[in-house]
Amino acid sequence: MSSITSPRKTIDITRSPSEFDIDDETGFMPHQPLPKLPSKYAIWELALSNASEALVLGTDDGDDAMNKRHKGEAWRSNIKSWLVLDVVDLQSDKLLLQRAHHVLAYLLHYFVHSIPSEDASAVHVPESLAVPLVEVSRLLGIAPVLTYADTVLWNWELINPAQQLSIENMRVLDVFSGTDDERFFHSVNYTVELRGVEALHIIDEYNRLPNLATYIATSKVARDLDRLTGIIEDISDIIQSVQPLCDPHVFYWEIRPWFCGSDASGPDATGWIYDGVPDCHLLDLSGPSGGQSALMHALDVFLNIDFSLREKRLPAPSEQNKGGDGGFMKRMRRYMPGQHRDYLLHLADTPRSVRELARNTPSLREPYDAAVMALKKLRDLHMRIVCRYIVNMSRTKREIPAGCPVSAMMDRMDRQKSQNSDQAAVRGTGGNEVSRLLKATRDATRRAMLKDNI
Ligand code: HEM
Repeated sequence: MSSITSPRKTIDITRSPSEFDIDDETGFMPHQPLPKLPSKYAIWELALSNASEALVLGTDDGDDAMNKRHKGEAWRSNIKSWLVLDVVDLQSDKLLLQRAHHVLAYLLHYFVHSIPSEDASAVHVPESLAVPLVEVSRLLGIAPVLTYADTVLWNWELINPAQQLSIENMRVLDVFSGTDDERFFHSVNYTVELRGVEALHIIDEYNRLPNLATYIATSKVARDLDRLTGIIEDISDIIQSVQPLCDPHVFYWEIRPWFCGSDASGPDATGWIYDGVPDCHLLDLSGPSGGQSALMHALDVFLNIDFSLREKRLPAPSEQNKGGDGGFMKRMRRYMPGQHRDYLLHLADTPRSVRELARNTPSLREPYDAAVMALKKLRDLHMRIVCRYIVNMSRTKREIPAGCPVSAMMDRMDRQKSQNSDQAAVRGTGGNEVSRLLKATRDATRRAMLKDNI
């Protein structure tokens, strides 16, 4: 009997997904919308509810935005004047800590990105935001910045609280741009998360099979791999559905700038300074990314995708993707809630890799390869979307109302900017080069297929 089929080699089944804050029905999302913060923290909640009305992007110099700038000034001054609140009243309740992270991280990005660009010397985040955000993040084991958890996992409410949770009965809570495009963008992500819950069950059931060496077990694994392929294909369709309702131009110019983190312009950019936080240059301050979805990581771990090219697999890496993903996926885990990160470590610890099982069991090779191929196709599709929403849009310019007195000057500046950006790499979360990264993750996925590796 090969070691992979040994009955003793099971994951520690005493640890169920619920121990890692994974819900049976909603997966990595909480079972219910998060509660509002207690009255002691009402100023945080109030500032968030006023933010979208008061604030515009600091890079926006259209007439409407210029007329609103004084409101933004007042909103930011108010935050600077706050006392630094301690978070002791929150620390025993995880849902309140999550809500506090969501509120403070949104306030942080509103604060930083509404500063008029001509004033943008070093960005100082006031103590009243920085200190509690860092403390709450420490308690949750998550980065002290806007993350995928804030924009997706914790960013929804029920339309009718008396009815059950379903996609139709959910809506997005907070959007920076006030556009339906942004709402739709986040709702696509939480639809992916909910569709993925079945995959988490498949993974859990696989790890609980008492003995993989039986015909019954092998048949179940084959069926479940087929189901997994169907789930990954559905996730691709959901990602694809972003296209008609989230306009690429709106996404690139009105939504995405709010998400940028401290290092969005590349590793040499001046980072944000968190006042009152010692050694703040050591904090993880890239913005949110789909790369922080623990669901997507769980699929990768289960199927044994090797992003760091530790294993010798074929086809051999091209010159361009020799460096693998440059540690991106590993880094993105630091932006997940700590318990979800622990779950991924726990999964990776299993001594019964499904890839090894399929390698040693001819009837499982095709179903395994089909699941990997579906994930590779998902990444192909995702790359096309990124190309449409980011790479192509980086060559466009923000529209300026016709007849605006400064439009001629802006046109000139934009022309210069786009000439420069033709030469510069398009950057994503953490200032990484987007195209190179996505090709590396797509090719690493393809390399897991057994058909070329037996
Ligand atoms: C308009 C839609 C989307 C755009 C423009 C977009 C953009 C990007 C970009 C630029 C990256 C590169 C890394 C980074 O900068 O963060 C990325 C990575 C990633 N995105 Fe998306 N994304 C979109 C939708 C989604 C959706 C719906 C998911 C599903 C959860 C997703 C999952 C991922 C994952 C897992 C990565 C890490 C790289 C990889 O696994 O290949 N994205 N995305």
